[in-house]
Amino acid sequence: PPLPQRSAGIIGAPFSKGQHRGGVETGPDRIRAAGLLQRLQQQGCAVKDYGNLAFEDLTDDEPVRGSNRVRAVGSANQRLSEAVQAVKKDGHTAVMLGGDHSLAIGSIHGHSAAVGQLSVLWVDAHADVNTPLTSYTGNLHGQPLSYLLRELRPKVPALPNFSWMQPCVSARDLVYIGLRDVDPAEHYILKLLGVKVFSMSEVDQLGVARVMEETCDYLCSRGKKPIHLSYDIDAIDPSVTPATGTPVVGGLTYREGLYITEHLCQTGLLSAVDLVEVNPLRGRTEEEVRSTVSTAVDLLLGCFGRVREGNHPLDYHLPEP
Ligand SMILES: CC(C)[C@H](N)C(=O)N[C@H]1CN[C@H](C(=O)O)[C@@H]1CCC[B-](O)(O)O
Ligand SMILES: [Mn+2]
Ligand SMILES: [Mn+2]
Ligand SMILES: [Mn+2]
Repeated sequence: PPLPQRSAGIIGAPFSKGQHRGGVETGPDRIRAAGLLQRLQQQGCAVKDYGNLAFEDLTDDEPVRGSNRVRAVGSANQRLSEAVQAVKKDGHTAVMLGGDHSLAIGSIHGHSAAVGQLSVLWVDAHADVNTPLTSYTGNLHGQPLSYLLRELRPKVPALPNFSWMQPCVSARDLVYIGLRDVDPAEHYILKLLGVKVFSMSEVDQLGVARVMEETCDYLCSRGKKPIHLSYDIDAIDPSVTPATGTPVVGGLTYREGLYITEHLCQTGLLSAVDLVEVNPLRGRTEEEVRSTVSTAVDLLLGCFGRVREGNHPLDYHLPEP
Protein backbone atom coordinates (compact mmCIF):
# COMPACT_ATOMS: atom_id res chain seq x y z
CA PRO A 1 0.00 0.00 0.00
CA PRO A 2 1.34 3.47 -0.84
CA LEU A 3 2.63 5.40 2.18
CA PRO A 4 0.15 8.11 3.27
CA GLN A 5 1.67 11.34 2.00
CA ARG A 6 2.83 13.74 4.68
CA SER A 7 1.25 17.18 4.48
CA ALA A 8 2.23 20.41 6.23
CA GLY A 9 0.01 23.45 6.83
CA ILE A 10 2.28 26.46 7.47
CA ILE A 11 1.12 29.36 9.66
CA GLY A 12 3.37 32.38 10.13
CA ALA A 13 2.91 34.13 13.48
CA PRO A 14 4.97 37.34 13.37
CA PHE A 15 4.45 38.21 17.07
CA SER A 16 6.89 39.52 19.67
CA LYS A 17 4.86 40.87 22.60
CA GLY A 18 5.39 37.86 24.83
CA GLN A 19 8.83 39.37 25.44
CA HIS A 20 10.65 42.66 25.03
CA ARG A 21 13.21 42.15 22.24
CA GLY A 22 12.23 43.36 18.76
CA GLY A 23 13.08 41.15 15.81
CA VAL A 24 11.46 37.83 16.70
CA GLU A 25 8.41 38.90 14.64
CA THR A 26 10.56 38.58 11.50
CA GLY A 27 11.21 34.90 12.20
CA PRO A 28 8.46 33.50 9.94
CA ASP A 29 9.61 35.34 6.82
CA ARG A 30 13.29 34.55 7.44
CA ILE A 31 12.45 30.85 7.76
CA ARG A 32 10.37 30.97 4.58
CA ALA A 33 13.13 32.89 2.75
CA ALA A 34 15.56 30.11 3.67
CA GLY A 35 13.47 27.76 1.52
CA LEU A 36 11.41 25.78 4.04
CA LEU A 37 8.42 25.23 1.73
CA GLN A 38 10.50 24.30 -1.31
CA ARG A 39 12.65 21.90 0.74
CA LEU A 40 9.54 20.23 2.20
CA GLN A 41 8.09 19.77 -1.31
CA GLN A 42 11.42 18.41 -2.61
CA GLN A 43 11.33 15.71 0.05
CA GLY A 44 7.84 14.64 -0.98
CA CYS A 45 5.77 16.50 1.58
CA ALA A 46 2.59 18.24 0.45
CA VAL A 47 2.63 21.87 1.61
CA LYS A 48 -0.10 24.50 2.06
CA ASP A 49 1.00 27.98 3.15
CA TYR A 50 -1.73 29.73 5.19
CA GLY A 51 0.32 32.94 5.21
CA ASN A 52 1.15 35.19 8.16
CA LEU A 53 -1.49 36.03 10.74
CA ALA A 54 -2.35 39.72 11.16
CA PHE A 55 -2.61 40.58 14.85
CA GLU A 56 -4.78 43.30 16.40
CA ASP A 57 -2.75 46.42 17.19
CA LEU A 58 -3.78 47.31 20.76
CA THR A 59 -2.83 50.79 21.92
CA ASP A 60 -3.84 50.59 25.60
CA ASP A 61 -2.25 47.50 27.14
CA GLU A 62 -1.05 48.39 30.64
CA PRO A 63 0.56 45.66 32.79
CA VAL A 64 -1.89 43.31 34.53
CA ARG A 65 -0.90 41.54 37.80
CA GLY A 66 2.72 42.33 36.92
CA SER A 67 2.67 40.90 33.41
CA ASN A 68 3.24 42.85 30.23
CA ARG A 69 1.21 43.12 27.02
CA VAL A 70 -1.37 40.69 28.41
CA ARG A 71 -4.22 41.89 26.14
CA ALA A 72 -2.05 41.68 23.00
CA VAL A 73 -0.88 38.16 23.88
CA GLY A 74 -4.45 37.04 24.64
CA SER A 75 -5.82 38.48 21.41
CA ALA A 76 -3.00 37.07 19.24
CA ASN A 77 -3.42 33.60 20.69
CA GLN A 78 -7.18 33.60 20.16
CA ARG A 79 -6.56 34.22 16.46
CA LEU A 80 -3.77 31.65 16.33
CA SER A 81 -5.98 29.04 18.00
CA GLU A 82 -8.66 29.52 15.30
CA ALA A 83 -6.01 29.30 12.57
CA VAL A 84 -4.46 26.08 13.90
CA GLN A 85 -7.93 24.51 14.26
CA ALA A 86 -8.58 25.28 10.59
CA VAL A 87 -5.26 23.78 9.48
CA LYS A 88 -5.98 20.60 11.45
CA LYS A 89 -9.52 20.39 10.02
CA ASP A 90 -7.92 20.58 6.55
CA GLY A 91 -5.99 17.43 7.48
CA HIS A 92 -2.46 18.82 7.67
CA THR A 93 0.24 18.60 10.31
CA ALA A 94 0.24 22.18 11.61
CA VAL A 95 3.54 24.12 11.50
CA MET A 96 3.51 27.38 13.49
CA LEU A 97 6.48 29.64 12.78
CA GLY A 98 7.15 32.18 15.57
CA GLY A 99 7.40 34.66 16.92
CA ASP A 100 7.97 34.25 20.64
CA HIS A 101 6.96 31.24 22.76
CA SER A 102 3.80 32.84 24.20
CA LEU A 103 2.30 31.69 20.86
CA ALA A 104 2.26 28.12 22.13
CA ILE A 105 -0.88 29.11 24.09
CA GLY A 106 -2.91 29.50 20.90
CA SER A 107 -1.13 26.79 18.96
CA ILE A 108 -1.71 24.06 21.55
CA HIS A 109 -5.23 25.30 22.37
CA GLY A 110 -6.23 25.23 18.70
CA HIS A 111 -4.61 21.84 18.17
CA SER A 112 -6.48 20.41 21.16
CA ALA A 113 -9.78 21.96 19.99
CA ALA A 114 -9.33 20.04 16.73
CA VAL A 115 -8.02 16.67 17.97
CA GLY A 116 -9.05 16.48 21.64
CA GLN A 117 -6.60 15.04 24.18
CA LEU A 118 -2.98 15.41 23.07
CA SER A 119 0.60 14.98 24.30
CA VAL A 120 3.05 17.87 24.43
CA LEU A 121 6.81 17.56 23.95
CA TRP A 122 8.41 20.88 25.02
CA VAL A 123 12.00 21.20 23.73
CA ASP A 124 13.54 24.27 25.36
CA ALA A 125 16.31 25.55 27.62
CA HIS A 126 13.48 26.90 29.78
CA ALA A 127 10.32 25.47 31.40
CA ASP A 128 8.07 28.44 30.36
CA VAL A 129 5.70 27.54 33.20
CA ASN A 130 5.75 30.68 35.38
CA THR A 131 2.33 31.96 36.38
CA PRO A 132 1.75 35.73 36.19
CA LEU A 133 2.30 35.77 39.96
CA THR A 134 5.60 33.83 39.96
CA SER A 135 7.16 35.54 36.89
CA TYR A 136 9.99 37.91 37.81
CA THR A 137 10.14 39.41 34.30
CA GLY A 138 6.43 39.81 33.54
CA ASN A 139 7.11 38.41 30.05
CA LEU A 140 4.44 36.00 28.83
CA HIS A 141 6.85 33.90 26.73
CA GLY A 142 8.01 32.53 30.11
CA GLN A 143 4.44 31.58 31.10
CA PRO A 144 2.57 29.74 28.30
CA LEU A 145 2.27 26.37 30.05
CA SER A 146 0.71 27.96 33.14
CA TYR A 147 -2.35 28.83 30.98
CA LEU A 148 -2.41 25.40 29.30
CA LEU A 149 -2.02 23.01 32.27
CA ARG A 150 -5.30 22.01 33.92
CA GLU A 151 -3.58 21.42 37.28
CA LEU A 152 -2.38 25.06 37.49
CA ARG A 153 -5.77 26.62 36.87
CA PRO A 154 -6.39 27.44 40.58
CA LYS A 155 -3.09 29.38 40.66
CA VAL A 156 -3.59 31.50 37.52
CA PRO A 157 -5.65 34.72 37.76
CA ALA A 158 -8.22 35.55 35.07
CA LEU A 159 -6.60 37.94 32.59
CA PRO A 160 -8.19 40.30 30.02
CA ASN A 161 -8.47 38.75 26.51
CA PHE A 162 -7.87 35.26 27.94
CA SER A 163 -11.51 34.35 28.66
CA TRP A 164 -11.80 32.61 25.23
CA MET A 165 -9.70 29.67 26.44
CA GLN A 166 -9.65 26.91 29.04
CA PRO A 167 -6.59 24.83 30.03
CA CYS A 168 -6.34 21.75 27.77
CA VAL A 169 -3.18 19.82 28.74
CA SER A 170 -2.75 17.38 31.65
CA ALA A 171 0.61 17.45 33.46
CA ARG A 172 1.07 13.70 32.84
CA ASP A 173 0.84 14.34 29.08
CA LEU A 174 3.76 16.81 29.07
CA VAL A 175 7.49 15.98 28.64
CA TYR A 176 10.42 18.42 28.61
CA ILE A 177 13.76 17.97 26.85
CA GLY A 178 16.69 20.41 27.13
CA LEU A 179 16.01 22.26 30.41
CA ARG A 180 19.02 24.10 31.88
CA ASP A 181 17.67 27.48 33.06
CA VAL A 182 14.61 26.86 35.28
CA ASP A 183 13.35 29.42 37.82
CA PRO A 184 12.78 28.24 41.44
CA ALA A 185 8.99 28.67 41.20
CA GLU A 186 9.00 26.71 37.94
CA HIS A 187 11.06 23.92 39.50
CA TYR A 188 8.59 23.77 42.40
CA ILE A 189 5.67 23.53 39.94
CA LEU A 190 7.30 20.74 37.90
CA LYS A 191 7.97 18.71 41.09
CA LEU A 192 4.50 19.42 42.50
CA LEU A 193 2.80 18.27 39.29
CA GLY A 194 5.21 15.36 38.72
CA VAL A 195 6.02 16.50 35.18
CA LYS A 196 8.46 14.26 33.24
CA VAL A 197 11.70 16.20 32.65
CA PHE A 198 14.79 15.29 30.63
CA SER A 199 17.08 18.20 31.51
CA MET A 200 20.47 18.56 29.84
CA SER A 201 21.86 16.41 32.69
CA GLU A 202 19.64 13.51 31.59
CA VAL A 203 20.56 14.13 27.95
CA ASP A 204 24.23 13.79 28.98
CA GLN A 205 23.52 10.78 31.22
CA LEU A 206 21.23 8.76 28.94
CA GLY A 207 22.06 10.04 25.47
CA VAL A 208 19.43 11.43 23.11
CA ALA A 209 18.39 8.03 21.71
CA ARG A 210 17.44 6.70 25.15
CA VAL A 211 15.77 10.04 26.02
CA MET A 212 13.56 9.75 22.92
CA GLU A 213 12.81 6.08 23.60
CA GLU A 214 11.71 6.89 27.17
CA THR A 215 9.81 9.99 26.02
CA CYS A 216 7.75 8.06 23.49
CA ASP A 217 7.13 5.14 25.88
CA TYR A 218 6.01 7.63 28.55
CA LEU A 219 3.69 9.59 26.23
CA CYS A 220 2.18 6.41 24.80
CA SER A 221 1.90 4.53 28.14
CA ARG A 222 -1.78 5.44 28.52
CA GLY A 223 -2.68 5.09 24.85
CA LYS A 224 -1.32 6.80 21.75
CA LYS A 225 -2.40 10.43 21.35
CA PRO A 226 -1.47 13.08 18.76
CA ILE A 227 1.82 14.76 19.69
CA HIS A 228 2.31 18.54 19.77
CA LEU A 229 6.03 19.40 19.49
CA SER A 230 6.80 22.90 20.78
CA TYR A 231 10.41 23.62 19.80
CA ASP A 232 12.14 26.73 21.20
CA ILE A 233 15.25 27.27 19.08
CA ASP A 234 17.12 28.21 22.29
CA ALA A 235 17.03 24.51 23.24
CA ILE A 236 19.91 24.14 20.77
CA ASP A 237 23.34 25.32 21.91
CA PRO A 238 23.94 29.03 21.18
CA SER A 239 27.15 28.09 19.30
CA VAL A 240 24.75 26.76 16.63
CA THR A 241 21.69 29.00 17.08
CA PRO A 242 22.82 32.30 18.65
CA ALA A 243 20.12 34.49 17.04
CA THR A 244 17.54 34.11 19.79
CA GLY A 245 16.28 36.18 22.70
CA THR A 246 17.40 34.17 25.72
CA PRO A 247 20.42 32.01 24.80
CA VAL A 248 21.84 29.65 27.47
CA VAL A 249 25.15 27.76 27.13
CA GLY A 250 25.29 23.98 27.34
CA GLY A 251 22.47 23.23 24.89
CA LEU A 252 21.61 20.43 22.49
CA THR A 253 24.01 19.81 19.64
CA TYR A 254 22.75 20.23 16.11
CA ARG A 255 22.76 16.42 15.84
CA GLU A 256 20.81 15.89 19.07
CA GLY A 257 18.26 18.48 18.01
CA LEU A 258 17.82 16.75 14.68
CA TYR A 259 17.59 13.27 16.22
CA ILE A 260 14.61 14.45 18.30
CA THR A 261 12.64 15.46 15.19
CA GLU A 262 13.69 12.39 13.15
CA HIS A 263 12.58 10.10 15.99
CA LEU A 264 9.26 11.89 16.48
CA CYS A 265 8.54 11.74 12.75
CA GLN A 266 8.89 7.97 12.65
CA THR A 267 6.30 7.56 15.45
CA GLY A 268 3.64 8.78 12.99
CA LEU A 269 2.01 10.67 15.88
CA LEU A 270 3.39 14.15 15.17
CA SER A 271 0.31 16.32 14.61
CA ALA A 272 1.56 19.91 15.16
CA VAL A 273 4.92 21.66 15.48
CA ASP A 274 5.87 25.10 16.82
CA LEU A 275 9.27 26.53 15.83
CA VAL A 276 9.71 29.68 17.90
CA GLU A 277 12.12 32.33 19.20
CA VAL A 278 14.25 32.75 16.08
CA ASN A 279 15.28 36.42 16.32
CA PRO A 280 17.49 37.61 13.43
CA LEU A 281 18.25 40.88 15.25
CA ARG A 282 20.00 38.90 17.99
CA GLY A 283 22.61 37.57 15.59
CA ARG A 284 25.82 39.59 15.75
CA THR A 285 26.79 38.61 12.20
CA GLU A 286 24.88 37.48 9.13
CA GLU A 287 26.50 34.07 9.56
CA GLU A 288 25.02 33.79 13.07
CA VAL A 289 21.58 34.57 11.64
CA ARG A 290 22.05 32.13 8.76
CA SER A 291 23.17 29.32 11.06
CA THR A 292 20.17 29.87 13.35
CA VAL A 293 17.60 30.02 10.53
CA SER A 294 19.18 27.09 8.66
CA THR A 295 19.03 24.92 11.81
CA ALA A 296 15.36 25.85 12.29
CA VAL A 297 14.64 24.73 8.71
CA ASP A 298 16.56 21.46 9.14
CA LEU A 299 14.69 20.66 12.37
CA LEU A 300 11.37 21.15 10.57
CA LEU A 301 12.52 18.99 7.62
CA GLY A 302 13.31 16.25 10.15
CA CYS A 303 9.71 16.46 11.39
CA PHE A 304 8.50 15.66 7.87
CA GLY A 305 10.65 12.69 6.96
CA ARG A 306 14.11 13.96 6.07
CA VAL A 307 16.76 11.50 7.27
CA ARG A 308 20.48 12.05 7.16
CA GLU A 309 21.18 8.77 5.33
CA GLY A 310 19.43 10.32 2.30
CA ASN A 311 16.63 8.81 0.20
CA HIS A 312 15.65 8.22 -3.45
CA PRO A 313 12.41 8.21 -5.51
CA LEU A 314 10.53 4.90 -5.30
CA ASP A 315 10.66 4.47 -9.07
CA TYR A 316 14.36 5.39 -9.46
CA HIS A 317 16.45 3.38 -11.95
CA LEU A 318 20.09 3.84 -12.88
CA PRO A 319 20.56 5.28 -16.38
CA GLU A 320 21.43 2.57 -18.95
CA PRO A 321 24.78 2.97 -20.82
C1 LIG B 1 15.52 36.41 31.83
C2 LIG B 1 16.92 35.97 31.45
C3 LIG B 1 17.96 36.75 32.25
C4 LIG B 1 17.08 34.46 31.73
N1 LIG B 1 18.36 33.95 31.22
C5 LIG B 1 15.96 33.71 31.04
O1 LIG B 1 15.90 33.67 29.85
N2 LIG B 1 15.07 33.15 31.84
C6 LIG B 1 13.91 32.45 31.33
C7 LIG B 1 13.35 31.61 32.46
N3 LIG B 1 12.26 32.37 33.01
C8 LIG B 1 12.26 33.69 32.38
C9 LIG B 1 10.88 34.31 32.38
O2 LIG B 1 9.95 33.70 32.92
O3 LIG B 1 10.78 35.43 31.82
C10 LIG B 1 12.84 33.44 30.98
C11 LIG B 1 11.79 32.91 29.98
C12 LIG B 1 12.35 32.42 28.63
C13 LIG B 1 11.19 32.12 27.69
B1 LIG B 1 11.53 31.20 26.43
O4 LIG B 1 10.41 31.14 25.55
O5 LIG B 1 12.70 31.70 25.76
O6 LIG B 1 11.85 29.86 26.85
MN1 LIG C 1 13.68 29.13 25.89
MN1 LIG D 1 10.45 28.82 25.28
MN1 LIG E 1 13.45 32.72 24.18
